Amino acid sequence: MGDRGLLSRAEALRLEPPTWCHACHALLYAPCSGRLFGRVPLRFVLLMQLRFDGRLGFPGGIVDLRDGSLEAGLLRELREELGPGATGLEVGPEEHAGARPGSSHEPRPGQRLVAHLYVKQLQPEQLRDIEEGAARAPEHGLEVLGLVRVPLHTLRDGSGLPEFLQQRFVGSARDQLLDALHRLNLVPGHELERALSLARRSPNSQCRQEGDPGGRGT
Ligand SMILES: O=c1[nH]cnc2c1ncn2[C@@H]1O[C@H](COP(=O)(O)OP(=O)(O)O)[C@@H](O)[C@H]1O
Repeated sequence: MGDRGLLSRAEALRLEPPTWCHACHALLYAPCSGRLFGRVPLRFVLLMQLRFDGRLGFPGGIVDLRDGSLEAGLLRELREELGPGATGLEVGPEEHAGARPGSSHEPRPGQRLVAHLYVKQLQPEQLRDIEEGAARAPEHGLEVLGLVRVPLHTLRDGSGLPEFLQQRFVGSARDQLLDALHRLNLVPGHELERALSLARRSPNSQCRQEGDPGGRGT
């Protein structure tokens, strides 16, 4: 077992059905040269989605290992949720960024979930194609209500990423997001610390309720 209780792909695959159920989700991101208000560098575009249940998560879903590999199952889910822009998308074992066993979410009685996250950097045009095609995806308007870009900046009034972190997230999606921001350095360490601290201090904060380790070192 690695950092922060994350399992490698091989370790996670030892958790077998029917006791364990595997879900695979993908964090897709691309560099971005834009500036908000002409001055705040955006640096990256990173996608999450608003789900049917009103929560935020990453595209993906439960994978039946009897139908093939984790990655084949993930790609099937991505095509359903992201539509034509995801047709040429490839995701391989090298993009596996860790798996979290035993979240409080149990998809079926008696089963425990292991949540895999894949992280994939795209070209800006590929990411734009995915955004443009998402409204034509089979699941659009059903299980998926829309893709959203995660604000990675923190403005002077504390809005941006700190506000975003106070949304409701499904399962371990919020921890997956924070781990990826930290590991890929998509937000510089001191800015991430500040965003987390502002999010925790907010009166609306749910940061301590779901999976936030409080003293997180990011
Ligand atoms: O982005 C995510 N990160 C981690 N876990 C998630 C995410 N989205 C959903 N889950 C969890 O994965 C399981 C499957 O949910 P999802 O709705 O994605 O798949 P499904 O459409 O195949 O049922 C649920 O237990 C849910 O709590």
